[in-house]
Amino acid sequence: MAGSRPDGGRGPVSGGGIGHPRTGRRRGRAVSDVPPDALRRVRVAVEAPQHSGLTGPLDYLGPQDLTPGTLVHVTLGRRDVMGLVWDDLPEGQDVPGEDRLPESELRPVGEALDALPPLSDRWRRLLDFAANYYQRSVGELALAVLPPQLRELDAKQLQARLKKLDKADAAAGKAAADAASPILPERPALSAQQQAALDAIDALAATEAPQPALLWGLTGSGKTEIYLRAAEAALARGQQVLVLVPEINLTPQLEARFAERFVGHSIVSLHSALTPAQRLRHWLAAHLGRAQLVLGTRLAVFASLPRLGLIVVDEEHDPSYKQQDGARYSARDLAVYRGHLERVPVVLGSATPSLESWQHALGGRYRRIDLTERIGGGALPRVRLFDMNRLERKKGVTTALSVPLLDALRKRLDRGEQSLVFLNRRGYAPVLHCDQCNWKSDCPHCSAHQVFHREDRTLRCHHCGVSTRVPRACPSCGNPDIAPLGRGTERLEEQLAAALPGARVARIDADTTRLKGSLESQLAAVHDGDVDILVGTQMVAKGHDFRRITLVAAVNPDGALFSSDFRAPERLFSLLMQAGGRAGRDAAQAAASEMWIQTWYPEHALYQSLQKHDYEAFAASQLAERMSAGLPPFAHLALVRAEGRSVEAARDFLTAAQEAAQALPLSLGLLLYPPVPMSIARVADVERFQMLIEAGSRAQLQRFLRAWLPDLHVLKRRQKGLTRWAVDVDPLAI
Ligand SMILES: Nc1ncnc2c1ncn2[C@@H]1O[C@H](COP(=O)(O)OP(=O)(O)OP(=O)(O)O)[C@@H](O)[C@H]1O
Ligand SMILES: [Zn+2]
Repeated sequence: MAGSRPDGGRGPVSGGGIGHPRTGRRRGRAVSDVPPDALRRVRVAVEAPQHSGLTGPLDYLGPQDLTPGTLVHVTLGRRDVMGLVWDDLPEGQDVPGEDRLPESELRPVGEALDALPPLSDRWRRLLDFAANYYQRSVGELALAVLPPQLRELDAKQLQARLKKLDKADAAAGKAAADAASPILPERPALSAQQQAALDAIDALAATEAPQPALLWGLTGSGKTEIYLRAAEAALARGQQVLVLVPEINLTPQLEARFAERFVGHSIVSLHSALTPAQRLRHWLAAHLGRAQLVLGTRLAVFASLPRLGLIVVDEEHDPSYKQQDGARYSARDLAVYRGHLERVPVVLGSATPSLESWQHALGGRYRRIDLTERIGGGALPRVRLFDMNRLERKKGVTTALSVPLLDALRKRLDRGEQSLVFLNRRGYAPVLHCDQCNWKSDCPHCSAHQVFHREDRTLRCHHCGVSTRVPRACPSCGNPDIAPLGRGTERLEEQLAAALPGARVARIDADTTRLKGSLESQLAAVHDGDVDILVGTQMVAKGHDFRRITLVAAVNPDGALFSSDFRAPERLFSLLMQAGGRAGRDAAQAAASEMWIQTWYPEHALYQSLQKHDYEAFAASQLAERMSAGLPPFAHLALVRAEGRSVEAARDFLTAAQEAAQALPLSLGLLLYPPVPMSIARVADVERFQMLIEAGSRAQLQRFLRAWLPDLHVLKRRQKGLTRWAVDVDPLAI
């Protein structure tokens, strides 16, 4: 791994000039206690942000017996930072392009937190891979994925934490309960298909180097039951299980299902909504091998699990698995790599797999396991494509609530069944408009409209967050009749309540669930039957096991059909399949359940495949398009994004970057697209540009990026007004 210095030079690398060795300011083992001849050169991965241009671990002096994977305090420049002892370079090998400082000039490491067992060799290989692949410094990534509290502790505080944890565990009598491993007997008998799926996973687990499995199962086909059984088998082997879910709000219910099944086992969750103290506690439980099951969002893919035996990635196609800032890693892809490293099975579950995974399954790299029947034999909802062209055209906005849809909703009301009305846009209306002077509620800081929120009478920008009061009259011409254009969930809720008096209408979206615990209580109301019609965004379309919904209506899904983002159709298809999957989950009602799609393009191939629940046909047509357009999974992409205080700063940086790229022999055979503004070009007064790079192979792209990135660090310093730049390998949206 090449590294250049924080100041961009290519000279010797160390944590800085010679400083005074730390004296026993902290009470752990300090280097000053060690006789000088017992010291040796150690490499330490330190927390340095990518813009410092630092990619590899730095050299320090440390005790002979300092094991890789140990946390140590070190000095970087003038700061005291946490570092992680990394592996020595193989004998005789140097960091490419670097002369290493002589030992006499190295700084000693500070206190080691050696009460903590070192992070394993395999964990470090995962981090090496991830840092390399996503073009970040290994220190930045390794420290960023540890619990924030851990980075702040000194050795003494850590020891206190560990002792507290021991006590708590002893008090809970966990050790004893674990030994007994009482798995509740009341598991449902598996269907024949589920049994076959489980057998296939068991067979993979028994191989030397298990192939990743793609569990392709309809909504409601009992995928979660497979995860539970496969986890049970791993626990019986004495191993730990890692289960990834795409969104925090899906963790409570999954946790509940695991807790119910694995009574007496130790289950922890890892996600960003935990308090720092909880996060440290859960992380330690995993790292110390005490937690048997770890459930979490994307960051949990980096959990330290000494006895890892199985990785499950639920809804593997979900975009939330991709981190959208800092190191832009894909937790799904890293899970697959981790499975390969640790030689454990990885189960990727989805009703609508990502086209990348699907293509791997077609090509035989992944083992495909199918669940083609819903539990209880229920049918999938009948998909009705309602042609909006049939409606009489009236002046103004067409209503989302067509008469036939209202009839369908009324029918459910009369039968005491529930409906879900799905609209992926929150707020009352996406824009306010004056039809006299054509004023629109544009955000002053972004190239986007401010959304009208009626409840608190604000105009809010969903990009920069700025919020202003709704003006009484048009700010530009004084016309008092400014009107909302289009609709969001808030307006839909209001219109539904007006059109269906007596119906209990509820709404769930990011606005109604801001308070902690509110999502849970709102979902409980739906489960308890206190709601007749649920209005919601994608938040309610995913994962939930609603039992009484028989109608799911998507009132305005067309937007994504003509998006410039090549993944938009894939996302729309899976969202609609998942939303539809919320209906008829109770086999007794399945026959009467329906998915209602209001569209101006009923003949569109996407809707035609959806109507037949034909993911395979949809995937085949998309893959054919991707192949002919040279897009993933048939090509490999990286994006360089630049943000500047002016259009010129962002654009000129990328133009210079492109010239530097063209000068590199490694760019031969790559496609370097010219810089273009991002689809929302300005956010919070920052101008954003991007440049796309396309390669035929991953290896080729990786080699090129490694050679090119040092140039970008140099250009960044030359470009006035450039605030940030970042590279995104395998970007989700372009
Ligand atoms: N073998 C079985 N016998 C009886 N009920 C089962 C069985 N397997 C699963 N179930 C139940 O069927 C319902 C649907 O299963 P599950 O939630 O696992 O499906 P899924 O494929 O994960 O669904 P989705 O992808 O839509 O979230 C659940 O209520 C679950 O408890
Ligand atoms: Zn804004």
